Amino acid sequence: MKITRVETFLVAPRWLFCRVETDEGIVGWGEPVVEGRAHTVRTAVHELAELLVGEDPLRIEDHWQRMTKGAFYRGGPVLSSAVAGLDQALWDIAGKAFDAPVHQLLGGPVRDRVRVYGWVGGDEPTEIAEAIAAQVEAGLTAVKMNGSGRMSRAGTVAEIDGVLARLAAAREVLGPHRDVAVDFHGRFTAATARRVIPLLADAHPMFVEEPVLPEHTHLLGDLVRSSSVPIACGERLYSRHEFLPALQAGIAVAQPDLSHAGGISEVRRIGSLAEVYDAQLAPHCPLGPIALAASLQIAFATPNFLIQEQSLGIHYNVGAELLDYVVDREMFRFVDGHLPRPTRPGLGVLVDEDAVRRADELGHEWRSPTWRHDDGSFAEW
Ligand SMILES: O=C(O)[C@H](O)[C@@H](O)[C@@H](O)[C@H](O)CO
Repeated sequence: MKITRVETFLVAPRWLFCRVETDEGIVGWGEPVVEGRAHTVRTAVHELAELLVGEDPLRIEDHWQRMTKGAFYRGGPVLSSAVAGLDQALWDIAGKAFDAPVHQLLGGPVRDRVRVYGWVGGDEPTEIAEAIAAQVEAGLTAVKMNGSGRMSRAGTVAEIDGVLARLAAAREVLGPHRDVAVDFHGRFTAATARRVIPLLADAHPMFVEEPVLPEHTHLLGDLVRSSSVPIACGERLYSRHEFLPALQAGIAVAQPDLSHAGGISEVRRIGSLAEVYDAQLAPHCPLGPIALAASLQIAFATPNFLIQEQSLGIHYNVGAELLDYVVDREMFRFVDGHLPRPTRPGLGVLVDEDAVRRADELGHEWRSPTWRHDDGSFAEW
């Protein structure tokens, strides 16, 4: 079998899909994207496609090696995400060629269903009780929310009280049998994180995510030691090498994104590395259906898996939703807060190709917002 063509599709709300075609009629789909840099990643995918066209798609690891290392310079979000989407597509092709779901090729299922969480509250969370109640109504047993909106790096008493009140309100709606995770997007300093995170312990968050920025991984150890709250990070780490210091620092939850961290091939390895540090894997996925399908394949094959993020109803999905691009929506229907095991070959997702091609004609120009502090300086979003 030979790869004959690689196409990309820029689709709303902010995603990029790729389609890898072979001379035997088998087609693989992937989702190579960095949110806000989709056009840049698209260019990278087409540059990498030069390495793939004419080659046997089943030599996945060899392609991964060439794509990540072949141009001498390596790593970073753009290249790692371009590789990630192509890697997903190659695994999709392999599964279809061997008539097996990808998790079967990875050693077979280690669980029967996968627990998922949904987002509540958006960028500037205020009233979250109603949104949580709606997610519970939709059958979810766990939610994630931003701990705060825009806030000062040092955190005023009012801002910190706001975080505590929001989490307490969430816990009240969820009760003791459901979970809440709190995301901080590295909005405050490590010193503020050391003050704030121990205060969250009483509400028992499932984990606190990105309490500091990814460039401050070296400060995570102090943070881990400063409280009993499980610390999570990883959506902005792109390889097992970048996860190593975070794991050594003692994070409880590793969150590689299947569309950023080198795809199925690398996230599989990050999961194994996390196991060495007794950390659990919670793949990041505020993205589309192909990224979620790839995440599920990992979730079903990974013993130290914790929970899966998914984007249905997320505040970013304006103008299009995950289900708009799939033929079989049942694959993503929650039952008691879980998703069932996909049994179709490959990634298991049936992409609605006509819908994807139509969406690409419109494209999108999604960009991250720019926030500023009161004095006009740049603020982390
Ligand atoms: O955990 C999450 O889903 C993320 O923090 C998510 O909100 C961001 O990564 C966003 O996708 C950036 O554009």
